[in-house]
Order: sequence, then structure tokens, then C-alpha cells
Amino acid sequence: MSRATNRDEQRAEIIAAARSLFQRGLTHGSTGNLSVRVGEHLLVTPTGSSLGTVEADELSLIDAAGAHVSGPRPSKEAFLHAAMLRARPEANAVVHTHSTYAAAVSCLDGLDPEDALPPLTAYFAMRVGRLPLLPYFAPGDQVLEPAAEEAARTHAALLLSNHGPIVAGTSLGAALDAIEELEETAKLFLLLRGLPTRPLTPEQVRALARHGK
Ligand SMILES: O=C(CO)COP(=O)(O)O
Ligand SMILES: [Zn+2]
Repeated sequence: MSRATNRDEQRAEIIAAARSLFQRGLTHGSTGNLSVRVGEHLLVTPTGSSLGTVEADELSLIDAAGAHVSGPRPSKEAFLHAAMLRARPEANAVVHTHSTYAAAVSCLDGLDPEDALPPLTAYFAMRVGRLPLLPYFAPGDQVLEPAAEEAARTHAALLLSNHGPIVAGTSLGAALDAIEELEETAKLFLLLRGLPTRPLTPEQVRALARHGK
């Protein structure tokens, strides 16, 4: 497959994912951003765009360090996408949303910064795993870069305080799957607040990993 065709397909894949997230209310307004690895570069949604209307020829190209290469000005979170992909060589895509329930959890006081959500269900343990909470910085503040890169070495999903989740996956489909699981688990967590709850035990979580789930 020629490089041009490949990039066309990846552009189409980003737009399909963007529409899917927007149409289902998983991100709103001009929030959220997506990226896919293309060789040494990343295709990323442009800053200020709505995932409901951004078009394939409006995507930006950045390098592995997060520097703008071509196209419109990239997402202000492009540096986070680049940091996650540097930290996770097996990953090929990153998704960031302001999905309501995950954003709500990111505003709670007293969360465990090493694990913001308990493993309530097997699918959360399988698709997301441990979820570190990163400290609050204004959107686009690159001060977050070293902490994000460090946390991403051992975690595919991060929760940005008072903001929302960012998730890397081996494919865009896998990253979407994981961020949707994260959102649903955040919803369960809030539904269950104040009720006696029994998350999976560490042994149950280990057994899922042992069976490659
Ligand atoms: O989610 C966002 C900021 O955190 C949206 O920013 P961009 O429009 O620059 O992608
Ligand atoms: Zn954001």
C-alpha cells in the first residue's frame, strides 16, 4: 500500500472515530482530540475543532516530539499524544475526551492518585487496568508532559484532574474501546457511591491477566 493511500485510510479512520464519539455525546463542543501513528509521525485533530465536523483534509501532522510538521495548528494536547506514544511503542493511537462521568470523577476529592477507579467489572480490568490521576494543569500546559510520559510507560489510560481521560491503544479501535469502558465504569462508580460495593479482588484481576483477557 502506498504511503499516500495509507495516510488517506488513517485520516478516514480518525474522522469515523471522531464522529462516533461526538454523535454519542462522549465529547462535546470543541473538546477532545485523537491521534494515530503514521510511521515516524502522528496525524492529530487540529486545535479548536469539533469532532462532530472536523474533516479528513483538516488533520495536522506532528513529529514524535510533538512538533508541528504540516497542516493546520495541531490540538493543544498534541504534546500529550506524542508523549504517550513515545512511552508506549506498541501503541498506535491516542484518544482524549471530556466524557461526562470520567470528567466528573476527575473532579472528586480524595481519589487515589495511583488508581482513580476501582476494578468494578472484568471489562474495566481487562481494557483499562489501573488508572493514575495526573495533577491539574490548564489544557495545553506542557508542564504535564514528563509526568504523563512517565505514567504512560506502565499505564495505557490516564485521568487528568478536573479535565478528563486520555487513553492509548494498539489501534484507534482499541483506544476507543478502552475510553468507552473507562466512561462506563466512571458512571457505575458514581451510581454506586454510598452503596456497599464489592470491586473485583486483586486475585480476580490477576486471573484475568493470566488468561490474557
Ligand atoms: O480537549 C481539549 C483541550 O484539553 C481540546 O483542545 P484542542 O481543540 O486544542 O484539541
Ligand atoms: Zn481536554
